[in-house]
Amino acid sequence: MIELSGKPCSSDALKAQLKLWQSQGELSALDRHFALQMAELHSDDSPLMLLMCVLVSRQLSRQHPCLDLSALMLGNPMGTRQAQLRILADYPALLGAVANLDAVGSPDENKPLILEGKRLYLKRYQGFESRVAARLNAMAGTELSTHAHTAALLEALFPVGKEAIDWQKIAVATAAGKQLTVITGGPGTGKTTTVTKLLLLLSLSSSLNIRMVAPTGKAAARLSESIKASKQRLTQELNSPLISQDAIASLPEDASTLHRLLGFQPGNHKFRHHRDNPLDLDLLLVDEASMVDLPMMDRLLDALPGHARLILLGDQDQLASVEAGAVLADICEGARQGYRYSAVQTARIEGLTGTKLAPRADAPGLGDNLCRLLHSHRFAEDAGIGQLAMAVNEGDKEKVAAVWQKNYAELSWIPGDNSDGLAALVQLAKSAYSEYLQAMKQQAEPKTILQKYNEFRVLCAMKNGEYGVDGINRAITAALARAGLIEPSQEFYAGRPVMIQSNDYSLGLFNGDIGILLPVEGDNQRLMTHFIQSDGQVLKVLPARLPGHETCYAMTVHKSQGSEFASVALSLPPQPTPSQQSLIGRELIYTAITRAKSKFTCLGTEALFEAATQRRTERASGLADRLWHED
Ligand SMILES: Nc1ncnc2c1ncn2[C@@H]1O[C@H](COP(=O)(O)OP(=O)(O)OP(=O)(O)O)[C@@H](O)[C@H]1O
Repeated sequence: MIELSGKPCSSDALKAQLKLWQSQGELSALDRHFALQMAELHSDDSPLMLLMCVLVSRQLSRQHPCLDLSALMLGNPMGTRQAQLRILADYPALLGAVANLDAVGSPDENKPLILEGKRLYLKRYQGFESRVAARLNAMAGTELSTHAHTAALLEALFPVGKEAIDWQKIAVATAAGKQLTVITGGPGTGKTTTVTKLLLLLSLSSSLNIRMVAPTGKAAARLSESIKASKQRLTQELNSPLISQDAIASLPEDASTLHRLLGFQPGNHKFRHHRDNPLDLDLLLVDEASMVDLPMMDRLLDALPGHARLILLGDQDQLASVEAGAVLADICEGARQGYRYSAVQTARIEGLTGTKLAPRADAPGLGDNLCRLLHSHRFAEDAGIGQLAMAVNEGDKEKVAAVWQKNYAELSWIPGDNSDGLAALVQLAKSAYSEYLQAMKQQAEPKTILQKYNEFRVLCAMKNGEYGVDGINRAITAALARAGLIEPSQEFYAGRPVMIQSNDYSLGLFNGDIGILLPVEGDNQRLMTHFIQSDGQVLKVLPARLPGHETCYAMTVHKSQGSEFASVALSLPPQPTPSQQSLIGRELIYTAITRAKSKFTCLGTEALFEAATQRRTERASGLADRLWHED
């Protein structure tokens, strides 16, 4: 059934070819060894067995929880530059042959590989996906009773708005009676404002143990800040006898990381909370839900007590999680074209808000639980960053080009066709970072220095190479040294920003936390690394005690999720390799643009920018089907 270079493929020939592909960088050592081990374990080293194992493992390293056999290129299933390998069968025959492999079983069998419909999974991942789907479906269908005065409270929470349809109000009305609510929207669309009002409405009807989390420490700190700001605004804006100032004040504002909530035990990589020791809470709010991967969502749902409400907040258009799955995007998949409320739900919304919506679904899937906020209150409708983000998100290249042509002051383009572009980016970074370094020289407060540093960031599409994090960090370090702003002759020097790369629970430092090495007051020779924590306090850590870390003048777009900067400069490589190019898609560009509050600069080529906006990252996953099409 498998042919290699025009001849029937033997096991030995395929093993030799896998080795060759590994040496050529077409295949990782992990994928090859996984296949060889599985073959040995099942005493089956047939070419089909080896190939399926290699492909499923490679899918996982590319963040796809499964392999969709119907989408496999039979003429070049490995997708190598030269199509040496071919599957000589049509899709139904392939499906039958895969189902017959000893290592492959159906979901209720105890086999390492599971074939479910057209999808081949590692058993673990099929388990994650089916459990997540089952729990979300069950929660989605669970109605909860609402406060007798919900309509009046909604009226008080949303004094007549300017918008024809107030989607924030509809979101709160929708969520009021549901165990599961998903609120998505781009930056500044009012997700936090909406959820604060929702929490207020719910806590007015019963006393709830509310917990708030985000996937990273940085995102948790931002959530905390946003909720605080939102509470403050409500205190000033709301003026109704139905809502007391005390009720607003008593809303929680502390947020933690998901790992911390679940009680991650670093020693044994287990979590303290699970089905047999569930979390003690009545309502869980998860912000930046697009960053939550499939295994984590499974753990979270497993630890959630049966009665608890779950609210997921996020931006479905952002980059998906660093690990397998695209849970939020899959949850939102069925409502990409707009809301999908059933007749029951539109009637309920009308009863609570007076807004009449046309029902759009007979079998709504998760439609009745989804709320999408579209109007950005942060970016003026006609401002450049918002326009560019929207055009990129729509994948509309004419619109993207038109936005650039309008020459908005907020948007700058540095042509990346020659080395002048890179030099211009480094120059921009040098002048932006000189602000915090000057403040350090003037012995400003550490908090002020950190705030100034956080005004600007270079974001890179990738980690390696001249245009990646490593190269740009080196170039900026050299430029700042030449300008006399830093003295990087030693590893630890005053002014060096660092990003933490692993969690250290004893120090309270988490993967992605960013700090700066600063001289200790009164002793210029001693350095401490300063971090701003979620409560606004500054944490000081001896440089020698830092867990794994790297310099952070530039960081990847992936790592920037959950953060915002006044000004962002994005670096795209001028000549990406095909595999690099496949990683630079619409979500990456959109995420980078939406990290910027008032200025976005892009170093790149128009061809790459355009190609990237055309490419939507699809993750092979059965979750959307399970949530939207299955019973
Ligand atoms: N309905 C509204 N009318 C006017 N301003 C609003 C409205 N909703 C939110 N805002 C303002 O828009 C800004 C962003 O709101 P909010 O923080 O709730 O959005 P968000 O979607 O959570 O943003 P982020 O993407 O930063 O998390 C805030 O300054 C808020 O006051």
